[in-house]
Amino acid sequence: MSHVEENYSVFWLETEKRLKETISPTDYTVWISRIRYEGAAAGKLMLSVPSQFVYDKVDREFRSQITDIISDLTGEHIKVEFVIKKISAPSPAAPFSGGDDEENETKKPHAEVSRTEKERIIDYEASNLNPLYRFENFIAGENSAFAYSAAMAISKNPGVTYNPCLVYGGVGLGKTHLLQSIGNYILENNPELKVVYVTAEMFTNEFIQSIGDKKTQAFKNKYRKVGVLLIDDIHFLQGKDSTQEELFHTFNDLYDTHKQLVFTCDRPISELKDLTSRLRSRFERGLNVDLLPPNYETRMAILKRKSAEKNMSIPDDVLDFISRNVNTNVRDLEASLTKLIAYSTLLNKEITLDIAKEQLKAFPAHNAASPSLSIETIIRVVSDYFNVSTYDVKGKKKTKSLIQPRQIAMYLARILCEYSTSEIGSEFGGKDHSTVMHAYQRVEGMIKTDEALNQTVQKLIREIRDYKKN
Ligand SMILES: Nc1ncnc2c1ncn2[C@@H]1O[C@H](COP(=O)(O)OP(=O)(O)OP(=O)(O)O)[C@@H](O)[C@H]1O
Repeated sequence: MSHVEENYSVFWLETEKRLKETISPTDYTVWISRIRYEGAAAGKLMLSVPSQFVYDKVDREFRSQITDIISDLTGEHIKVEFVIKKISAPSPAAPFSGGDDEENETKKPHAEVSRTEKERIIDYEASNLNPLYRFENFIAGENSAFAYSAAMAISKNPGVTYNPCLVYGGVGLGKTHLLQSIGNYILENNPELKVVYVTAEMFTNEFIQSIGDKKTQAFKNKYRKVGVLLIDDIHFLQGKDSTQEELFHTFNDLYDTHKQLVFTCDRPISELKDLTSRLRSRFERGLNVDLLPPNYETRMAILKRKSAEKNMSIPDDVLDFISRNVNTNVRDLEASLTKLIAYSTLLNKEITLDIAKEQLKAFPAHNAASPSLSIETIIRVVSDYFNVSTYDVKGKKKTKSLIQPRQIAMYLARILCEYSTSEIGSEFGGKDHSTVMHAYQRVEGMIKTDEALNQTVQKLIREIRDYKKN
């Protein structure tokens, strides 16, 4: 690559980042993340998209934004050119590192299957899948082990094991990544199955369009004839009665014929509003699994892997700093890393702890992590929820009605704030390290077996995060 090309690839990285900050996460995932940097010549940036379908959308809606950003960054007027490049599936022999040994074993035989490169060209256009979302690059920690295993089981036996399946969790925790990994796995291992991925928003828009065009039958045929239907962000359907009605019938048709259905949602179904009870009961019928925020160890593992994927060697103290301070979600972790890498590449500087502290100072997720989320907030939200006083939650009374809220509050302080157990103890009326540890272990153990308690804890996490925003 020439010097100019190297600079443009960095500018493209920065352009992606700015787009990510201005457009919706769905638009970013579905359209922008599928664009690849191809090269550059003076005044010209060459990008590729995987299909005509993506080309049309990107050309229509994002070209001028991309041109403006890249021109702004380079200080010259840059012409942006797109080429359509069908993506071939990555080699099935690609190393697996999702943290599941059994999967390592089961993937090996695929490496021996002799399929030509041409045969492995998969029509991603029809499926709407982004081939980059794969089990191989999903890091499964304690927070996502259950969802990951369920997704893997579904992929190996679509329509058989867990049908339907709903994956729910807060923003940026990997719902889309996991959902699309299922699709990509099935596409590559069961090419005879027609896989379709859509966001609930795309499904709704397409349905509305089909009414306007008097093509509802074609719409029904399209969705009722798939082998695997993956619908992302079903919370979008709240209040959209006709789309819910249509999905209800699609669901029944597919379910009755043992076609796999997987959905994602940003909260448990029980917390959705304006959803017809019959659709609600369909979603709740199968397996519902949650994705939780990653803990410190998983955040470190994710950062290590993501920096290795970007061929960057980042000192452990910097990764530790990010992991401790960005505890919101994986998207924010990635964004922190991208910012540091862009800074270091553009200015040709080593990434040090001081640089990380300086650069991430103004980063919203960084600020949201510890200083603005106080233990006091957690105690207040938990007290309100259980209808007890904050004084009693912090206090020493051993009544049954107070022990559980107190232990839950300590548990939440530990997972959400990154304070040491001694610091947490002192906020709870001077309790010691071992009391906090005991509370943490107790709640952690109980939520694994008591689903109702688990739901309560998840609800409290959402309320605490929302409390911060207000
Ligand atoms: N466990 C993980 N391992 C590796 N990457 C992850 C993991 N979880 C999330 N990511 C990455 O974080 C980013 C955000 O993930 P994703 O879009 O799947 O989140 P989401 O839960 O669907 O968010 P939203 O609710 O906002 O749509 C993506 O780039 C994804 O690849």
